[in-house]
Amino acid sequence: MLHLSNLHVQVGTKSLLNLDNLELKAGEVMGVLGPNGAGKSTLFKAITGTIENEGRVLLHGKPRQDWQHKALAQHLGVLAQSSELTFPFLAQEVVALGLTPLTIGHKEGWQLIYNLMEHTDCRHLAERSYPSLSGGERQRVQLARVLLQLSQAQSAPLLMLDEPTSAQDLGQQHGILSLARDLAKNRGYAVLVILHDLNQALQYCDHCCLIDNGEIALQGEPETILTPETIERHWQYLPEKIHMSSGQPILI
Ligand SMILES: Nc1ncnc2c1ncn2[C@@H]1O[C@H](COP(=O)(O)OP(=O)(O)OP(=O)(O)O)[C@@H](O)[C@H]1O
Repeated sequence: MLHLSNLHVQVGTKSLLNLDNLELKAGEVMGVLGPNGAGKSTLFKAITGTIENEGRVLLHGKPRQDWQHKALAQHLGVLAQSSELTFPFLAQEVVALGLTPLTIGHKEGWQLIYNLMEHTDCRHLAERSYPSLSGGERQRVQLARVLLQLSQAQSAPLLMLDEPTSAQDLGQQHGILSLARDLAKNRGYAVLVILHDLNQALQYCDHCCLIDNGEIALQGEPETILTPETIERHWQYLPEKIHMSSGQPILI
């Protein structure tokens, strides 16, 4: 669904990203991991074209720049780490911004908005002023907006989540990652998610891509690549790895 090849980002003389090959299939959740400053957000910007880059970004086999804007908006959605708004829009109006590329009727559209707000646990905030919401509440409203944007895709959409759990409490963190996994498994979404919590990567990702110093250091199944030795090499911290009775690995 997403295929990246020879992706390079350079600012001045500094190389920020140098990536040979990366593929993400529909129905999969891929975790993008790596220490601070590794190049994870730069990778997201290169995929969306918000930073100048060389290389190929193919969505469903077609170069990103060849997609029509409306079709691209329906197939590529990004949840940023945080989104500020100075206008006092209601939360439901912020979600409705995701309707812009949609062609469905007024009543049906609002029903969809409220359904998605239920899914991201912010339906109760619908009539609150967006600037008055907490960081975690805003993030869930924005997630509903992105999901609305992708809801009319003709083929599997790409959902990109930049640290979606950073502002969330424990229950909400698992709610959001469960939702992302459900969208992949049951709706065929391709999900690319930047995570700092390696236990979340172990629990929710099918594959992981470990970026360090702008390059892919390792990629594969999370259990295979997230060994204590690897973690010490890239994060300078040696965790202990244990397995719960369910078999789920945990890093301490
Ligand atoms: N416009 C720019 N000019 C110069 N350096 C930049 C620019 N944008 C990013 N960088 C640098 O590129 C590197 C990668 O940044 P990036 O934001 O992609 O890291 P990250 O892996 O997302 O980090 P974090 O986990 O801290 O969010 C960092 O060293 C950053 O300082």
